[in-house]
Amino acid sequence: MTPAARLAAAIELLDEIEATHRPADQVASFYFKGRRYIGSKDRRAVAETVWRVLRRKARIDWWLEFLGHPHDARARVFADLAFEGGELKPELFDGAHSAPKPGKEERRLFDQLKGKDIFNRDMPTWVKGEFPEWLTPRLDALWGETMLREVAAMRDEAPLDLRVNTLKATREEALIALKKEGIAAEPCPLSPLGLRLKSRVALVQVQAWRNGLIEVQDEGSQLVALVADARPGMAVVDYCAGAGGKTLALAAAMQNKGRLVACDVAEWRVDKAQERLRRNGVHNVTRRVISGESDKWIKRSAGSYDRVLVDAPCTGTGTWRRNPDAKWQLTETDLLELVERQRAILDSAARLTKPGGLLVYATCSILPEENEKRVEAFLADHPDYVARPIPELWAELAGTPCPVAGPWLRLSPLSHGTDGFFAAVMQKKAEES
Ligand SMILES: C[S@@+](CC[C@H](N)C(=O)[O-])C[C@H]1O[C@@H](n2cnc3c(N)ncnc32)[C@H](O)[C@@H]1O
Repeated sequence: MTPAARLAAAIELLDEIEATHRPADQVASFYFKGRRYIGSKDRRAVAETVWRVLRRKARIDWWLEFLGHPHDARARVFADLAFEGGELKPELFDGAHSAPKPGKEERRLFDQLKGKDIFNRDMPTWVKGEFPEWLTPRLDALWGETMLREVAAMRDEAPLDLRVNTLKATREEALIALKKEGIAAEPCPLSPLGLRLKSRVALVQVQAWRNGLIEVQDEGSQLVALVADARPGMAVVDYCAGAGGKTLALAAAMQNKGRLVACDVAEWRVDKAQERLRRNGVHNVTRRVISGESDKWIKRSAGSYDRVLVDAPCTGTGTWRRNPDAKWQLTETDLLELVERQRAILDSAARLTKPGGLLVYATCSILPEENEKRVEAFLADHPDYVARPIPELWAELAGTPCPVAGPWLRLSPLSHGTDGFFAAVMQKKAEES
């Protein structure tokens, strides 16, 4: 691709992302699939520009507003280039329909921004922190003085974390297999099964991934699966299993022994798990599509499971490093609806736990309404459950330094280098004899 074609593609892709409610990575993957002629190097270059613009969108838009310039994808890309210290070189514009030469206003915008710091002290906190304005009081209450540092860590790109599939390899063996393929990785600090890659790779081309030795999973997500404490021979439910990210980790912890049910209301998600289960050599999983909280299977299976993991649908506010666009579509109404759904889902799943068994509630959200408050309300309504504080369980489960002092697993990019995650372990009291 010529430099002009790359720039035009970045603008076009940003336009497509803006025009839909679908996640940016899905839009990008569709965009590139329809343009097979774009090679991998060009694809990377286009995506790099697009993701950099998405990560700085609020600050770029603040400047565009300040300078009285329309907020369109082309203006955002021009602003990005100016902040990056680039030049409006003639080869960036070949004069074709998709890459016209910059007009007078565009040149003026570029000259005004060139060499400027993208931060301006007059920017409100939500612009500096790149989060929706309506979340300000919530994040302020959560983090107070460290709020800007917390959200700054959520702006950066996340590393690529892998979980070693202990059904096929030890962490040492996986490290060696990756090294043989020229891939440098290092052990994650908190997850005993985690590896962090030093640079991004296309895993589909990596033999260790194709052979199921490793799976992509953020270190925080690995820790959530770990605190569920699934063991060989147990009966376990992954209640909101989706495409099986945590199911795979649970199956490995169970050494493929026992019964693991992966359920979800979305059939297409459960279907997506199949290929991953096969690649990972997992064969103790039953996939089950449920109709919702009134599904008869839940009633029939009441009190039969040693472990119930509820990885609830949530705002995803802990994953902004990966999905910098999603936050702009999130509304307060969405949050309130999700909190109500989380209540219903947790109440429903709790019926499945055996006396003495564990119920783990988790989200990839940082918001207390979806996390601590949800769990505290649940415990108040369910006197047959008690909290099992994470620090008491950690040494046996992970053997690494416990990342939290309080009862719940609350992780953030700033404090733990993981995505934002929350998990609470609760135990159903054993029946009195
Ligand atoms: C956070 S995602 C799960 C991610 C998955 N556990 C993983 O680790 O890859 C939440 C899942 O909850 C599912 N879900 C939504 N409403 C549900 C309900 N009422 N009952 C069960 N699952 C539900 C969604 O389809 C989605 O797959």
